[in-house]
Amino acid sequence: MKTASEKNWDTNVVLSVEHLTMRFGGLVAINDLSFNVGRGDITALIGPNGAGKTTVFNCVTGFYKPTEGRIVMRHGEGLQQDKVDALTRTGRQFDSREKSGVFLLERMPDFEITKRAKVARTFQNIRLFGGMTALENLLVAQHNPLMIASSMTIGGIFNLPGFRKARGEAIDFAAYWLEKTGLIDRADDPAADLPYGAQRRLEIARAMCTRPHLLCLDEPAAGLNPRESTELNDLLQYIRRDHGTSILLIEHDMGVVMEISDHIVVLDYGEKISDGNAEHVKNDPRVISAYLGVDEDEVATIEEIAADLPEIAAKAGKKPSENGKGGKA
Ligand SMILES: Nc1ncnc2c1ncn2[C@@H]1O[C@H](COP(=O)(O)OP(=O)(O)OP(=O)(O)O)[C@@H](O)[C@H]1O
Repeated sequence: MKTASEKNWDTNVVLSVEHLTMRFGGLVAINDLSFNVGRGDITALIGPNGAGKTTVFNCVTGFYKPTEGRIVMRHGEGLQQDKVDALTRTGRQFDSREKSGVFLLERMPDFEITKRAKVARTFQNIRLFGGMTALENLLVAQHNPLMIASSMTIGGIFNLPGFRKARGEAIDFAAYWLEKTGLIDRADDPAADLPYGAQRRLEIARAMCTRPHLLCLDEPAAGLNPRESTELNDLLQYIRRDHGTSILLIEHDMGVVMEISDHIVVLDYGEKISDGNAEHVKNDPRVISAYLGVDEDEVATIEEIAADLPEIAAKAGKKPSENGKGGKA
């Protein structure tokens, strides 16, 4: 049985990033990075601009092939090290014979990562199908089960009973997520006509329609007003609590990060500088130091932290200057 001091991200790991390195020519965007995402946790990946957060997401979701390192996704409990070792040895991509599948994401193409490993993502810049309705966007996300139910087209053309049933279920599931994201009244509106905050929620609903084990969100609170940020917090906590979906998010809004994250991993210049719960990270001098060196548009965030926690700035041996800058050269 787990003791109070044991951390979920050490003992019940849904995703492990192991010695990940990503180079673009001479630029080392990620350097020997390792961290875990606990099953059912909300894990935040934070760091100043250019720290390498989106690059990590792109490696996890198959958009980039890492230069080095291993990324392991687990559907079952426990580390299942024997399966991981066997896959590594034999050069295979995944072992999904049982319910407790293990997947080496760095070897898999992006569409297989969504379909088999059950990792879904949203993007920093919204990428909905603008001309399609909100409902249609959520049906596209269920393309794989619908294609199977249509026996790869023929059942769909003749509208066979198996396909009709699957289509009804897909519409019900889409309606469920439209309801949960407060968009059911806009189901028939083109996605491009929805307000910005609603489009962000629709992206999350679309990702949830793929029934992910891990949901990766790239700056979900960007551009949201305070009320929408609070609603986002509630939605993410609901997804984790009622669906058991683990969440990995990149976020600059420290209000969102500190309030909902179980676990925070901090990057700077492609390296991990801190890893722990909110209390640990807030009190880590390396984190404050890294943030005090960020760009103009990040200053408000730093000032927020510094105002809340003046003792941390003192601990870091640096005082925020008038404009919030200081620290790193
Ligand atoms: N495809 C690419 N080709 C070349 N360099 C890249 C590429 N993608 C990212 N980089 C570089 O890798 C570094 C990390 O970028 P990344 O976008 O991962 O940072 P980030 O932490 O997500 O930044 P932000 O908070 O601004 O979104 C940057 O120096 C960036 O210019």
